[in-house]
Amino acid sequence: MAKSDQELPEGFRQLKTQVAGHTFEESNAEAVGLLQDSKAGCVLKPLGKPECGERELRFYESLAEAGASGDNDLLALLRGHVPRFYGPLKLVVNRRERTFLRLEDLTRSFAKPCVMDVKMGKRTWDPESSPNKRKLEEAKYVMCKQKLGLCLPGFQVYLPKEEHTQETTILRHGKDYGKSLNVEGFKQTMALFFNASTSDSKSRRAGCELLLKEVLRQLQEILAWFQRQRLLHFYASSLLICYDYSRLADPPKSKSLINGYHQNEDDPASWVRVKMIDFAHVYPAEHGLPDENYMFGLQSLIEVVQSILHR
Ligand SMILES: Nc1ncnc2c1ncn2[C@@H]1O[C@H](COP(=O)(O)OP(=O)(O)OP(=O)(O)O)[C@@H](O)[C@H]1O
Ligand SMILES: O=P(O)(O)O[C@@H]1[C@H](O)[C@H](O)[C@@H](OP(=O)(O)O)[C@H](OP(=O)(O)O)[C@H]1O
Repeated sequence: MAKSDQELPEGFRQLKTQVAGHTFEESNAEAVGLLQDSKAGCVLKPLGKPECGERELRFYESLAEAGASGDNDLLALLRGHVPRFYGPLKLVVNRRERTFLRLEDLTRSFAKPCVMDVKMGKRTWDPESSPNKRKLEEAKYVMCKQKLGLCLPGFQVYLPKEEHTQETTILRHGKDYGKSLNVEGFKQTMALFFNASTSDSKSRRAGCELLLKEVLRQLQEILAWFQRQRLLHFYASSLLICYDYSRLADPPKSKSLINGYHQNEDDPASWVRVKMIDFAHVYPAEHGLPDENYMFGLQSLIEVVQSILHR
């Protein structure tokens, strides 16, 4: 079955900006990727393997409960760092009913969405992993994962076609590219993703600086949450970094109406979003300890972004 021949329910389409994770496959109707409901501004993530899917659903439901009851400040605060959750939804895809998580689309309203999935931590296997799964995980992305506590399963970025032009080209790379990177290659790829070397015009340079500062601000907020919390450990979880390329060279001045809300377009948070995703392997913190594994990766990501800003 060609990728374009998937039988999808009306009103839904494959998420074009999906850069990593489980996807639709040509020869396997069972393999399902993320869908997009662009009218509602949300994406639909299929529940993964039974234990992973249920864990992720429970995670989002526990955040929703914490938000509603106000009983747990830390969980309520975490909601600000993950996509909004609109509940589960059953849909028939390729003639099979499946459960999806309805999540805020982090690329909604972006004209030229740049998206990078960064998987966090040196350790990407959870406490219940078999020795075989552990071995498989330890053999992947070795060059950056062990040094930086980061790896790069995929990204897409808009780049200017030539210097001094409005025309763009899109570059996409998946996990094979990520697995080939060493630390230097990872840093160069991050600079490329932020259009740090292609920002020739004055306004694009200013836009790039704004972008890097906003990414750092959001990363620091996530780090501040991790420094306080002793509740959860996140294995094989990612940060999704998204920005709208069209705003790099063209920072707007006015307020606009997006999904019924007035949004101040001068606020870089309207075109730069850094959120935690993929909670298939979230576990209660062992011995009430902080999540050093995630924080190590987050600190090195902050250092990499800082080095791009200050070079
Ligand atoms: N809320 C979201 N908004 C926009 N895009 C998203 C969102 N959540 C996920 N994506 C896209 O889907 C991709 C895969 O997401 P995710 O990591 O949650 O899936 P997965 O199949 O569980 O991945 P893995 O195989 O690593 O376990 C991300 O890299 C991103 O491109
Ligand atoms: O980075 P790669 O090489 O794509 O490896 C995948 C990655 O580790 C995913 O996190 C994992 O899904 P889970 O998080 O759901 O375990 C998947 O397992 P799977 O192939 O068993 O689904 C692996 O294949």
